[in-house]
Amino acid sequence: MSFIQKLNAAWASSDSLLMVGLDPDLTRMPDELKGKPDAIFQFCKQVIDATAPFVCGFKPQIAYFAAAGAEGQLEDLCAYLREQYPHLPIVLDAKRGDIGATATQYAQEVFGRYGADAVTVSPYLGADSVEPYLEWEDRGVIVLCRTSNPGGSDLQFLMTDGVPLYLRVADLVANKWNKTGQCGLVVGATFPNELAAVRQAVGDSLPLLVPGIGAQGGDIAATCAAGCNAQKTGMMINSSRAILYAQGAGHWTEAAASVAKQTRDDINAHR
Ligand SMILES: O=c1ccn([C@@H]2O[C@H](COP(=O)(O)O)[C@@H](O)[C@H]2O)c(=O)[nH]1
Repeated sequence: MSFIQKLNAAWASSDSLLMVGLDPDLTRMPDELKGKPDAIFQFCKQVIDATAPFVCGFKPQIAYFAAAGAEGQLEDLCAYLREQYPHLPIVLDAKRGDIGATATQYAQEVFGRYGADAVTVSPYLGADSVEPYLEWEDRGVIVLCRTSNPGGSDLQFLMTDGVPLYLRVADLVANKWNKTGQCGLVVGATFPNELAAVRQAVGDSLPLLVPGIGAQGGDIAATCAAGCNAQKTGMMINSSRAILYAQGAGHWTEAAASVAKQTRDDINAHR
């Protein structure tokens, strides 16, 4: 099953546009896991098991695993997801961008080594830097367009012949790079006007990965109004820290599940 087929099926079966981000910060581990050699795997596995009923997929952020020397635990986690939750896509947030020869190795890493369904990449090096990922024809390639951080405006809002750069990227991806039909775009929930402009520019079929609700303060109602397609889907709305490190009575996994369910319900109330 291709990434897009899997994502469409997950949107329907889970009745959710929520994607839970797996950003395991060693300084924020629950006491019961502190000091354990596989703490990162155990933490993420318990988050996955607690929140899976409420999500359309999971987005591991590779930096948190690499910084801790925990690539092996990321391999184990992706294998666990593929085995236990084969209906939920794995979007590996790696934001890769390099010349073609090196990109070939990165593509092997994300799709071959980790077995991800999709990867995030930077458009900055242009078409030949993205081509090696597209050779994996059934996998998703999600290109940074209008990122959620304030500094993204430094380049992404630059005008190019009267068109802001982020809309050039949206047009390039939708109309030139998307040869496999498996491409998507990253657009932050913190920029709802630009999210609406991207949705209008690319039409209904391109999926948008939308980080920025939760810890970054993006508004769920505005995000749904701006980014949903005509089918009331079209987005993977990511939340990481607000779910991973949720506070509440009971076990920490119950707090994570409760915030994930509430976030899923908030999204559904507005789409
Ligand atoms: O524009 C972008 C692209 C990626 N991210 C990533 O999403 C999560 C957000 O985490 P929160 O804790 O929900 O803020 C994180 O992995 C980022 O690297 C993004 O925030 N913005």
